[in-house]
Amino acid sequence: MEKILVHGGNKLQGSIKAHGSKNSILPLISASILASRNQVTIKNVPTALEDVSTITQLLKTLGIKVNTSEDNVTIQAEKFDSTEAPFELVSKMRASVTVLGPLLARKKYARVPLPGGCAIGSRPIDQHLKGLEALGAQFKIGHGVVEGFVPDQLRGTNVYLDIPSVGATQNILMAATLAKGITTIVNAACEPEIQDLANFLNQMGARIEGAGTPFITIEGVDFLRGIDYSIIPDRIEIGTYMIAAAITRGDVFIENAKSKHLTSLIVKMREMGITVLESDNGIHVSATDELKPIDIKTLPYPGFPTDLQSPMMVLQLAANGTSTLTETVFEDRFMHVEEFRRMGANIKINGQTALIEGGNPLSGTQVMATDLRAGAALVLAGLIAEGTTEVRELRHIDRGYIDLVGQLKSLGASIERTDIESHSFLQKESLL
Ligand SMILES: CC(=O)N[C@H]1[C@@H](OP(=O)(O)OP(=O)(O)OC[C@H]2O[C@@H](n3ccc(=O)[nH]c3=O)[C@H](O)[C@@H]2O)O[C@H](CO)[C@@H](O)[C@@H]1O
Ligand SMILES: C=C(OP(=O)(O)O)C(=O)O
Repeated sequence: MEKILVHGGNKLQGSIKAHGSKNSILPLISASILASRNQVTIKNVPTALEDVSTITQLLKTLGIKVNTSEDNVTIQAEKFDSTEAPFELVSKMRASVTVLGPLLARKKYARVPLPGGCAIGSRPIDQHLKGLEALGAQFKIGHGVVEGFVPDQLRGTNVYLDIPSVGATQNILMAATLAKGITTIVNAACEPEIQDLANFLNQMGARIEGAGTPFITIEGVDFLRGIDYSIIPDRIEIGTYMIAAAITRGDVFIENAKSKHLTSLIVKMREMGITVLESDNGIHVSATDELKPIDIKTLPYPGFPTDLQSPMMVLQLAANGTSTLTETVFEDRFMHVEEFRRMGANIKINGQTALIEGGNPLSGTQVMATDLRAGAALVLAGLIAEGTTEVRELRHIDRGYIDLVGQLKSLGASIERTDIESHSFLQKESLL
C-alpha cells in the first residue's frame, strides 16, 4: 500500500502533455466488440491507467484478442465466444456496463453484473435498459446480474432519455449501429466523449448524425469493420492541472489540451481573475493576483463537469471570500468535504450546495481519497497547505491519472509517492 506526501508552498511552472481521455477510451474499447471484420487500432491511449487495464482484461475474458503496447491498443473481435462479463472486473468500474449494448448487437445475448465505479451516488442503469428494450432487447435482473436477450433482432426506434446519461447514450448508440432501421436518441448526452465515440463508429462504417447535440440519429448497418483511430485528450485530467497551476499562482502550459472541451472551466477561471490563454496546441494558465470567489453549478455538458467539482472546490478555497458549489449530477458527491475539513477548510453543506469560505490557510494532515477526482483534489489541496499532506487510498487516483506525482513534480511540486510503512507522517510533523 502506498501514499502520496505533498509538501505545500511551491508554485507550479513549466509544461506537461495531456494524455488520451479515460472516459473516451473505455467505451471505444467496448465499441470495438462491434467490429466483425478487420482489427481495431486505437492510438493515444492512456494504457497505464487501471481502468484501461480493467476493460482490456474484460474483453480478453470474452475471448477477444487485445494487445497493448506503449499508447496503442489493438483489438481483434472478428470471432469470440463468451458473452459473460465477470463480476471481479465489472465491479471495479462503471464503464464496464458499456459492453452490454455491443454484446447484444453482436451476439444477441449478454450477462453483465451491475457495474461499480466511484461511490458518488446510487447510479442506476434504468435508462440504459429502457433504451435497449425499446430496440428489442429483453432483460432479467437478479442476484446483482443483468441478463439480456434479443429474441428476434434489434430494430431502430425513438428513444427518449429521462436524463441525458452519458453511459446510456453510449450503450444505445452502439447497439443501434447494427439495428435494422433508424434509431433516434432524444435528450442524448452531448459530452465530447459521445462525439468521439460517434466519430469512431462512423469511421468503422456506422451512420450516425447529430452526436454532440441532444438529438442523435443512427441508421443501422449490416456490419462494422476495424479501423485506426486516435482518441481525444482527457479534459478532466487537463482541468485538474489547470486548477493546480492556478491555486499555486503558477504558470503552466498543457500541451495537446483542447480548449473547446473546457469552455465552462475556462470562463469560470477567467471570472476569478486567472489568465487562461487558448491556442491550437494547448492551454496556458497563469495566476498572480488574489482570486475572486465564484458560484458554480455542475451540469451535463456543456455545463460545468461534475468530475471537476472536487478540484474546483480547492480553487474556491484558494479564493478570497465566499463561493458556492452546487452538485446537480450526482446526489452524493461531497465525500471529500470531510477530508478538506480535516485540513482546516471552512465548508458548510446545505443540501446539494457547498458554501466555501476561501482565503484561510489549509494545514497538511492525513487524508483519504474517497473517489477518483476527490483523490486528485486532496493532492491539489496539499500543494497549497502549510506543512505536509499525506493522501491515502491511491487506488482511486490510479484509475484515472497517469503518474500524477511525476507530472506535478516535473512542474516543481514537492511531492513523492512512497510505501505506507515508510516514515510516519505524525513523527515527521511532530504533531503528537
Ligand atoms: C466512465 C465515464 O464516462 N464516467 C462518466 C460518466 O458516468 P456515467 O455514464 O455513469 O454518468 P451518467 O451520465 O449516466 O449519470 C448522470 C446521472 O444520471 C443518473 N442515471 C444514469 C443512468 C441511468 O440509467 N439512470 C440514472 O438515473 C446517474 O445516477 C447520475 O445521477 O458521466 C458522468 C457524468 O458526466 C461522469 O461523472 C463520469 O466520469
Ligand atoms: C466518476 C468517474 O468515473 P466512473 O464513472 O468510472 O466512476 C470519473 O472519471 O470521475
